[in-house]
Amino acid sequence: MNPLSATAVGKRYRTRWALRECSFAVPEGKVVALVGPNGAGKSTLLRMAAGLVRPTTGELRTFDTPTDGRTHPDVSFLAQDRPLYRDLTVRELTRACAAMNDRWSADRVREVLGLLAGVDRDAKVDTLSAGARTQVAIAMALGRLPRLLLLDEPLSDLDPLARDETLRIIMTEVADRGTTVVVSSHLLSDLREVCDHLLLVDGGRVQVDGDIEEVLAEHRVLVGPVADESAVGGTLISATRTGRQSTLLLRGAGRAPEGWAGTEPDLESLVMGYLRASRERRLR
Ligand SMILES: Nc1ncnc2c1ncn2[C@@H]1O[C@H](COP(=O)(O)OP(=O)(O)OP(=O)(O)O)[C@@H](O)[C@H]1O
Repeated sequence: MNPLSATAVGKRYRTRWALRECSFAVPEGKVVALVGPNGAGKSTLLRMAAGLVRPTTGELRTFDTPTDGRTHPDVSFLAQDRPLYRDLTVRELTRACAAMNDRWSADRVREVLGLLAGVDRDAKVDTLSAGARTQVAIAMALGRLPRLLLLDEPLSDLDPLARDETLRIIMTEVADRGTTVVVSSHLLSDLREVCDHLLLVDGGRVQVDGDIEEVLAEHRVLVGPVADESAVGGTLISATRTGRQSTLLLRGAGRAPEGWAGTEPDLESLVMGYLRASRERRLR
């Protein structure tokens, strides 16, 4: 059973489609990097998965149940605006969350908060730094003992140390409990450390969906002479040409032809290649 799957999902706000014809299935126990440029539809997708927004077309299922405007009991969602009761102390907030959730593990919250250096449990949420608030929100999300954790930009307001701390907590959660995680972020180098599956959305559509190692192995970056691209095989995703040199991102290219140097892309150059191609299509 897939923790999250989408069949031809679309979401329209007034006259504008935020997402169209999105189909994918998130494998169980994986950490999924949800990436795409600003306005690609990442938050919309996560909010739909959390049951906060209904699809306009198609169907989104969590643990084989249509989301249908309700949060599945096995799903925890950390929204981009980190909604928390700001007048409460962290300790009081923990008690309030315990009272609001049928399934709750105070031990798990204590354990996670104990791993976070910057969080004083007697401080009011309002007085915490944005980064510490994010970490508290993650601890609360884990208190529900989710089987699917949806994180919208969890790393954006964290300093490098806090990012590292938070990524470790996510990795431990996956290793200890087998939780499936979908995490949206623009910080591709951080994502590479923890994610094993890539979901790339752009222009409201899913552009890439697959195991990161397999996706990277399917692609090649070829660098060679602008004058002779005819010998290059595979599907061209994007190209940058400077003077006499071409840098091509290709899918299924095979061996580099004579005069060309071929390497496997890293996650950052792969995502950049797809986003560049998509932007050029839109500008045409
Ligand atoms: N409540 C809303 N009403 C109208 N339009 C919306 C609403 N929420 C999102 N949109 C539009 O839907 C599109 C997708 O937005 P969304 O926030 O899902 O993108 P995103 O990929 O999360 O962007 P970012 O990386 O900037 O957070 C954008 O064009 C946005 O303006």
